[in-house]
Amino acid sequence: MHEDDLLAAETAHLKEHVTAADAGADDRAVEAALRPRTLDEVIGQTRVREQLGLVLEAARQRGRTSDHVLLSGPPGLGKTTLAMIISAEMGAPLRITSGPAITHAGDLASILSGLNEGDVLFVDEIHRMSRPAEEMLYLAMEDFRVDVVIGKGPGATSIPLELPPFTLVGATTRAGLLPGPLRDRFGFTAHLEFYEADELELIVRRSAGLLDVAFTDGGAAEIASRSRGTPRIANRLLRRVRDFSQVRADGVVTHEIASQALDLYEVDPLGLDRLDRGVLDALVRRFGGGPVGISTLAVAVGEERETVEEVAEPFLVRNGFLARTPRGRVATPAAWRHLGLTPPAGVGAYLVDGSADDTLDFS
Ligand SMILES: Nc1ncnc2c1ncn2[C@@H]1O[C@H](COP(=O)(O)OP(=O)(O)OP(=O)(O)O)[C@@H](O)[C@H]1O
Repeated sequence: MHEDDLLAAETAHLKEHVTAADAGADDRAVEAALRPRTLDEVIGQTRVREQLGLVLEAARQRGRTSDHVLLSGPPGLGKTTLAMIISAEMGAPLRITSGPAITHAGDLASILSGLNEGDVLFVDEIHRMSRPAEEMLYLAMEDFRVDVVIGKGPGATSIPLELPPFTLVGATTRAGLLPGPLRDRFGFTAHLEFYEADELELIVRRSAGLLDVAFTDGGAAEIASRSRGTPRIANRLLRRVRDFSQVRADGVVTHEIASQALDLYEVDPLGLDRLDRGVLDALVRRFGGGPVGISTLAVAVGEERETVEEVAEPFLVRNGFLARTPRGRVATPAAWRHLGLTPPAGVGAYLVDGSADDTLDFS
C-alpha cells in the first residue's frame, strides 16, 4: 500500500476507535482512545521525543531490550502515553502496575516473576512503592535477579530467582522523592515539561478532528490557552466546550463559544482552575501573601497536601504566581494582581534576593 493510503487507513482506524469510546459517557475511555500511538504522533516534548527515539532505536539495532526509563513530570503530560509508545515501538507487551499497589516485596516478586523476555513493565507513581519493594527492584533492574525470602525469623531462607531481561518504565510526579539508588538505575530519565500554547493548539486540533468537532482557529486557540499547559486538560475542555456549543449554539467551536463555555466551567483566561485560584486566594487573603508551609496551605483549601504540591503548585510556580522560599510558599506580585488586588510594598523582594529556589523541596 502507498504510504499516504496507509496513513489514511490508520487515521480512519483511530477515528473509529475514538468514536466508539466517545459513544459512552466515560471521559477516561475517550482519553485513552485519543492517545498518540507512536513517537511521531506525539506533539511537543521535542527533546524527550528525540532522546527517547534514539534510546529505543539503538536497542532495536542491537537486538536488546531498552534501558530502563524514568518519566517524571506533573499529571496529564503524557507519561502513560509514552510508556505505551515504548512498548509499541519495541514490539513488546506492556505490563502495567502502580507504586501504591505494591505494598510488600512479595507483590513485586510475583509481578517480576511473571515477566517474559523483552516485556515492558510500567510502574506508575513509582515513588509510592514500599521501601522493601524498592530494594528488591534495585537488584532486579541491575542484575535481573531477585532474592525471594521464604519464612520468617532465624529460619528464613532466601532463594535467588533469575529474571528475563525486561525494561522498567517508571513514572513519577515527584522525581525528588525517589531514593538516589533507584534513580541511578534508570539509564534514561525524561522530564516532561508543561506544553506551550501552540503545541496544545495542535493537540486540540488533532483531538477535535478525531471527535468530529467543528471548530475555528480562534476556538482551538482559546481552549489551548486555558489548558494549563496540560494535554489531558486540553482534551477535557474540548469535550466540555463541545457540549456547550452543541446545546447553546450551532455546534461550531468558535473563540466566543469557547470563552463563554470555559467561563461557565470556571476556567479563567490564564487556565487557572478552582484549585489554583483557591491556593492563591488562601495564600494572599488568609496568610497575607505568605510565607506559609505547604501543609497549612493544603488544610486552608481543604485538599490533600500531595494534590496541592503535585497538581497546583508546579503550574503556579511555572507561571510566576507562587515562589518557594526556605520559609514557605509566597505569593508573587502577579498573584496579587491576578486576584484583582494591589501587592503590598516589599512583596517580591525574595525574587531578587535569591532566596526563592524552585529546585529545593521546602515543606
Ligand atoms: N504529546 C501529546 N500529544 C497528544 N496528546 C497527548 C500528548 N501527551 C498526552 N496527551 C493526551 O493527554 C492525555 C493524558 O496523557 P497521559 O495519561 O499519558 O498523562 P500522564 O502523564 O500519564 O498522566 P498521569 O500521571 O496523571 O496518569 C491522553 O489522553 C493523551 O491523549
